[in-house]
Amino acid sequence: MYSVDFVSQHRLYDGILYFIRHDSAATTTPMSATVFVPDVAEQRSDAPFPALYWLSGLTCTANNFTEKAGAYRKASELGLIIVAPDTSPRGELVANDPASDLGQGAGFYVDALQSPWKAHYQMETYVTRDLIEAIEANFPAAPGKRGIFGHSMGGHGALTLAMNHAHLYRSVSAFAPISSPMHAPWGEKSLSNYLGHDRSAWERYDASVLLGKGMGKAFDDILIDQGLQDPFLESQLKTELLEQAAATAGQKLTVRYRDGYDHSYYFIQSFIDDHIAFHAQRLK
Ligand SMILES: N[C@@H](CCC(=O)N[C@@H](CSC=O)C(=O)NCC(=O)O)C(=O)O
Repeated sequence: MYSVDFVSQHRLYDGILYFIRHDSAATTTPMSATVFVPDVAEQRSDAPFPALYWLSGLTCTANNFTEKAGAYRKASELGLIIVAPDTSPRGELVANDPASDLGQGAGFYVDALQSPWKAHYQMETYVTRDLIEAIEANFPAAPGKRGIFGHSMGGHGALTLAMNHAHLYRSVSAFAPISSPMHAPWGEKSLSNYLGHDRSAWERYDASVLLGKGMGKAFDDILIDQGLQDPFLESQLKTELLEQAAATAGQKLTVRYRDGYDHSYYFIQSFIDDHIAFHAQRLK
């Protein structure tokens, strides 16, 4: 059973925000995360509550979402636990790169196949196995009532992990996701380093490929918010590729383009309540 170290805790919005660290067999490093638990879930530990997993973007730790997204008032109101893990393994012995789109802070939620990355960069297995085990062993989180969402690199992670592990998650949404890492400079750089140059190995980490193959069918709808003044929209995110793939597969995908909004957490905090409500409806 996974134990967690409780680093600190803070009371907010009729709940507790825990900063935790726990060992991961996948990354073979300690991993950090935050967990918000509304009082209603603590009080009803006989009836475990839904948990929503947030995956952050490039350069982030768990703290960006925790401090900037403004998610916890709504989570408390709707009785949802929210878990925000780090974006990569970290440490002096963990491979790194000076660029912001590779290495520590840029794990891309894949299981790396290539050295030097494969020793610790096993983020798919970390998020879908070790993190879930640690949370469900130590918090009143219900197995079978999990949702996943994320931003940018984390939006790509949420979509691909949900579709590749549809038995684990009941709901999925994303803010400004990288729609097709195979057609984005960020994705091409990270996937070639983590997985190698055989692009066929990249397909299982490409949300548009998975959606086009009908792998989103477990989800009645997938919600995407995308800012129209996002500087990465045309070069990296390419939301239209997700829309084309969904149309091909007959998958319901709700994409909301937001005029004037950029790629930042100001955009995320503007629509986070909608995403939490979208998940709560499907997890209750
Ligand atoms: N400087 C980087 C991009 C940095 C950036 O915008 N990071 C985003 C996620 S981008 C996609 O994954 C982010 O969430 N930053 C943290 C924050 O608190 O705003 C570059 O230009 O490559």
